Amino acid sequence: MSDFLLTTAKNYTGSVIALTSAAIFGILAIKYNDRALFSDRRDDIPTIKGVPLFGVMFDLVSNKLRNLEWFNENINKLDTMTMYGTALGIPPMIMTIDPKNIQHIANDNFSCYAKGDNIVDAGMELFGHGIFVANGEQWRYQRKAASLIFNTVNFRDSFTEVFLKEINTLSEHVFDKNAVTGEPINFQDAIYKFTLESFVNIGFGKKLNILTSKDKVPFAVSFDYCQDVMFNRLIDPFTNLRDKINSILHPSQLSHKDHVKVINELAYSLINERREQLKKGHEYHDLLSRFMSSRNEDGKTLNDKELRDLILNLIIAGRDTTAQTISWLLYYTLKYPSVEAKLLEEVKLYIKDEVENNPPKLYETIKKMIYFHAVLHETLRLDPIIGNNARTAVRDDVFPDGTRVRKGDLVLWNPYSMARSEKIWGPDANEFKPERWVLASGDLHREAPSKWPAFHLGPRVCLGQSLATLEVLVALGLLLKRYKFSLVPGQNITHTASLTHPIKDGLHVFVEKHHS
Ligand code: HEM
Repeated sequence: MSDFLLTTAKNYTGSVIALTSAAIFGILAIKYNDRALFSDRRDDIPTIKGVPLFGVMFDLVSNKLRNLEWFNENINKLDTMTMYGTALGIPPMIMTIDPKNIQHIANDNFSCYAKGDNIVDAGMELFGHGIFVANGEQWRYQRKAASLIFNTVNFRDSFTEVFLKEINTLSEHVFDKNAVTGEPINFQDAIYKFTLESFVNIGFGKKLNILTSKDKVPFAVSFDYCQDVMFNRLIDPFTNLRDKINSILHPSQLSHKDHVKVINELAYSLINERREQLKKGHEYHDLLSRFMSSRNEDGKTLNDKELRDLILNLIIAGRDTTAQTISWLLYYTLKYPSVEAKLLEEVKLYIKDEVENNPPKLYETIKKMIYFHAVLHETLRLDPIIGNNARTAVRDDVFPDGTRVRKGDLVLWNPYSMARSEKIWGPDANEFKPERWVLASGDLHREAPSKWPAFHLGPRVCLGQSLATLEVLVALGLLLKRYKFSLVPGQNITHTASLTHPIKDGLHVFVEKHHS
């Protein structure tokens, strides 16, 4: 065949392929004109309209840093409590703020809603098969082993003592010094160190001694990095590609793999050290020892990888959540002078000098501080640390509000948006009002957790709720007793997008010592 005929035939074939592809693309774009490819239209649920074939994917990616607001804006725009949306690359999403549905997902029909592959895959390097992402028997044995440590005697005696000791170190090495120099301090950063140091101490019997160091510890830097990668993967399908390109363009920077290595080194060193000490006959009653003597879903003792996964999941649970809560609580206290005045009054009334340095007394006293609990609950209402949460439906189901859920759907609920809903909290939903948590009798109002899921509910309710509450109240109770904090003027306090809910640029405060 001559060259001319060959070229003509090739061009012809090329044109046919191009035209056919364009026609297929066109037909698909017409069929899926408002949603992601191969997803179903749901005329029975208010729907966030997307673009042809991609659905709301670009919307999600471009709103990645304001994903809580994106959810809230859409639920308001559609004037609904449950909505639907599709995005290429993730399962169809059913999004709700209806407490009835949340009760159903988290508790009443618990077995129908699991941690899905999207969460497990996104967090594989960091969470492994740990409690946060595990399902079924793998979750059950970890929950049982971890829950053994959260008993009253531990709380009253050892946990309170650790918090007290570490707050004393923080006072002496950080706040006292800043009170003298008058220099402002990033309170959130200081408190991250406090919660990490305390939790590693409580859980694993180890002191990291980070409260006295000025820099961020490499472990915490790597931890933040990996959490960020996980969060991005959940929303943005280009995360892995960007990570690869980044490691080629900036070979000197630590890659995701390097960060995982830093984290693993700490976890494995804790495990190895403990195995050595146990061989020497030392006895421990902390989390690590409990895990070492517990059995996995196959009835075997845990290997190093299983121990590593459990340890890291608990450090994640214990560090950021509590540090961010303490920081938001201080922020609201300083923002509203009337709240600060009432809180101080309660602190002075209850945390007397003889209580301050006596852990069992401090533990008992803290429990009586109703207004403090109210401020904590209100802080976690408006700034829930897990602002967006999700499960995957393992079979077809129907929500109490009538919404049909299909096997494989991603089911999301958003405590951040719930807090701002007048349908749930009434006309003052957006206001910071600790009083809504205090009954006329003066007791604390216990809200249904489906309306206030700050610590979740049902079989997977937060294991550390009491521990976190104790830690927040001990830390801030003592700090407010000792110091007068004030906000550095001009800072813009807002959150940033993350797996949890940090204050974006930290909380910068001036510190003065109270003169009693
Ligand atoms: C104020 C601080 C805290 C808040 C707001 C908080 C909130 C939550 C929430 C919302 C969940 C449910 C997550 C999900 O749906 O998967 C959860 C789970 C969990 N939390 Fe917390 N948490 C806090 C502190 C702690 C602490 C200090 C610990 C200490 C060990 C802890 C341990 C856990 C564990 C182990 C789970 C997983 C439970 C399971 O899946 O069975 N949390 N937490």
